[in-house]
Amino acid sequence: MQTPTFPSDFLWGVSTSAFQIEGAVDEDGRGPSTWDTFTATPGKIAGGEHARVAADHYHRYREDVALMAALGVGAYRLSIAWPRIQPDGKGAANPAGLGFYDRLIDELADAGITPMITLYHWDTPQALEDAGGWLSRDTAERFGDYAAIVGERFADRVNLWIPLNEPMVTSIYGYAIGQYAPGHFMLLDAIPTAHHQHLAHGLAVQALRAAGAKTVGTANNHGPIWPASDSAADVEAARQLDALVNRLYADPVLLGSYPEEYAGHLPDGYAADLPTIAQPLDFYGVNYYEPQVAAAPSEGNPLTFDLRPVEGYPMTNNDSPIVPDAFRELLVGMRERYGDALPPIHITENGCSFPDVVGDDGRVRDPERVAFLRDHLSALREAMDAGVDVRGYFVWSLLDNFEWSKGYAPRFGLVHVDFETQVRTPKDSFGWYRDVVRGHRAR
Ligand SMILES: O=C(O)[C@H](O)[C@@H](O)[C@H](O)[C@H](O)CO
Repeated sequence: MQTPTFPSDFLWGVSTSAFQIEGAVDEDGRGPSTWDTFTATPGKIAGGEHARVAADHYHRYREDVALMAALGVGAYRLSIAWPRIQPDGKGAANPAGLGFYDRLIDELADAGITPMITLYHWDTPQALEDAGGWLSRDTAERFGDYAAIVGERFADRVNLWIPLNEPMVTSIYGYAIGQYAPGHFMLLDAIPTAHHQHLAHGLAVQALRAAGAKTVGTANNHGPIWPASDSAADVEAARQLDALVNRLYADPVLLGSYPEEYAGHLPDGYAADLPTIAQPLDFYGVNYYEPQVAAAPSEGNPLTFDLRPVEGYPMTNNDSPIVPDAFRELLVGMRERYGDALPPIHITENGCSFPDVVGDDGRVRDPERVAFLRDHLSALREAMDAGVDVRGYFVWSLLDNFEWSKGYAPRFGLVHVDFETQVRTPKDSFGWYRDVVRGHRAR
């Protein structure tokens, strides 16, 4: 299958996050985060693994920037670790923490790579979590302060900004079902954490704009929700799940309203915050991995839907079904639902994991990843041909890294990392993506 073509000004990139690659968790004044606490809790992470070293990016960032230069990407989406900047989540900035990102941003500038900065990719300062975390409105206020500090320091050198990565995952996996930090099992009582993250988003957009930030967006995880059958009960269950994982995160930011299905779980007085939340954005970031299937809730299930496996598709080793056409379906569906309220889109994450190994000849053969990327780019092209305004695509991820509660087994990188020796080995997909990127940028 031919690789589709994209406009010459299309933005090609790769994505990572601080906690998943940096390591150096106790260096230069960094404070503990909820994920440091969570990984240190027995039984939370596969194999008892942790991210104290991860891909040691904190010390090897020059090498990693050189890899991105070799890839030819125009942009790099990274996250800044809040606990490096404000070890307790409040008060004066930690100069050594800002210093690291100074060096990294300069290194990227020298390589002609545009940084896209995510201010928060789940590593909440533990001191704020001890005070309630995202259940507390105060955390949103603190986040606004943090955004102002980082904006004032870097907005002159950084054009692309994202306040929060996937608030849905923090709310559902972190507070509702306890699979991620901070590990609370609150089910629908976790919904106020969604509102406080939306408020944090709005306050951060205001702080970034005040600091001179030019281009501000989001990065939300989205996927189509399919009913298990066309029965009315299954269709209703799919609608309920769509409201919980998609619309509860897009509607407030894009429409300034909440889906009525879950409005009853929002904190009192939430409506007064909607004007702050629904700040105009320059782009909407979509992280896409897979569709989901919902069925009518079984006996005793307190929720309004059962989750069902997505059958009939190849799977990654992270238990994700590979469904490129669902990517097109998602994007076309978002354009239909949000119309002119939807700014241009950046695909801020898309990728897959496989048990990649370095062969005796030093090569890492990953034909499944090449096929995955090619087929998802084709689906993306189809969505654009159908009128969806997409301006860029970022592969998750540049490097193999710490995949949260799954540890290091799911390898998402275009670059293989030996976590014993920290040796980086570009995979075949690295070469494939380089040729796609260079092929477009040469035009
Ligand atoms: O989308 C996410 O869940 C996160 O943004 C990433 O941190 C993950 O590592 C990636 O998606 C692979 O699961």
